[in-house]
Amino acid sequence: MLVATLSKRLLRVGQAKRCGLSLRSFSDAKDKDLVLTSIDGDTGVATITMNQAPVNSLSLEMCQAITTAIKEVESQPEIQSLVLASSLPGVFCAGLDITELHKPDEKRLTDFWHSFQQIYFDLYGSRLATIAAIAGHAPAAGCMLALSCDYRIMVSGAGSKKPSTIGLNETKLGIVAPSWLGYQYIDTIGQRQAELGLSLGLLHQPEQALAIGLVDELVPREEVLSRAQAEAVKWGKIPAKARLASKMLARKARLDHLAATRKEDNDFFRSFVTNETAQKIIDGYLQSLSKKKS
Ligand SMILES: CCCCCCCCCC/C=C/CC(=O)SCCNC(=O)CCNC(=O)[C@H](O)C(C)(C)COP(=O)(O)OP(=O)(O)OC[C@H]1O[C@@H](n2cnc3c(N)ncnc32)[C@H](O)[C@@H]1OP(=O)(O)O
Repeated sequence: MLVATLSKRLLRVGQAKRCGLSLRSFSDAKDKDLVLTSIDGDTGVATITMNQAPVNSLSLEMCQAITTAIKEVESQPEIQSLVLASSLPGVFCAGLDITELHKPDEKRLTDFWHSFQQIYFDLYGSRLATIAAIAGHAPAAGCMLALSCDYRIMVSGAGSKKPSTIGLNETKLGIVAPSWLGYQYIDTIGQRQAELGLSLGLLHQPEQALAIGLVDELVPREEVLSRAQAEAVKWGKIPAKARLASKMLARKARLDHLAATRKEDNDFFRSFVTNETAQKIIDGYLQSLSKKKS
């Protein structure tokens, strides 16, 4: 049902094949699926919708599901553009699943960080034009998903009592964003704004995010997805090789650097998270999240 609301003419597998599109999992997805993938048969735009209630937090399985979905879409040579969206009202993605960091099993923690790095490779380095449809909160690694796209459309905060926010808030929690995420921030909003944002752990309301260039457009909530899909059509019409080469001008060195230091980055993350002080911070943060509710 959910998928049917995503776009006017979504294809099932058989229909897609007749149109030369052979994506396997879209539209047949059950609501339990962590991500839903669909293709608009009229425009050829793919939409990957994160669907992990309550907040689309990035668990190991969620990271893997996102990567699988991106790879499935990329394997269709006819598809040039992709929208990344959320099925949850009010939340794009709450960032890393903090429970993955709490009293972790070392093997799973290693796999978890590897899968998070993999999203960076797959989304930031995608051959597709990627548009983020940010109709809700996007803190920390949620912001990273948006930063990894080529264009960001966010829900406007105008008239909202509790506007959505976006940014890298790690320092506020007493933890530190990985350097490759920090550089994505610097590359997008510039050194000064990134220094302020990272140091103070700022979460920006939409109008502020637009002012500093963290997002590219604000639209009313009900228009976020359709506007993102329309933007994806525009990007999909740019000659693909030239578009990808231009994207890589800005991103290749960053991607190559993480590829070369991937294991070190994972080792560092693991020793950081398993440290006693970090575990106290993570424990306290988890408690504060559930207290907020009660
Ligand atoms: C000193 C050294 C330290 C070293 C540590 C090293 C670590 C390195 C890693 C660095 C990288 C970090 C990147 C990250 O992404 S960290 C995660 C940051 N994310 C957040 O801070 C977001 C937290 N969530 C929220 O602010 C809100 O949930 C929301 C997104 C604004 C939505 O608010 P809403 O009111 O709709 O929802 P609730 O807050 O009521 O949440 C509903 C339930 O979901 C649970 N929840 C929320 N966020 C997370 C999460 N990120 N991980 C796991 N679970 C989450 C929340 O507890 C509620 O659960 P409950 O229903 O069971 O109570």
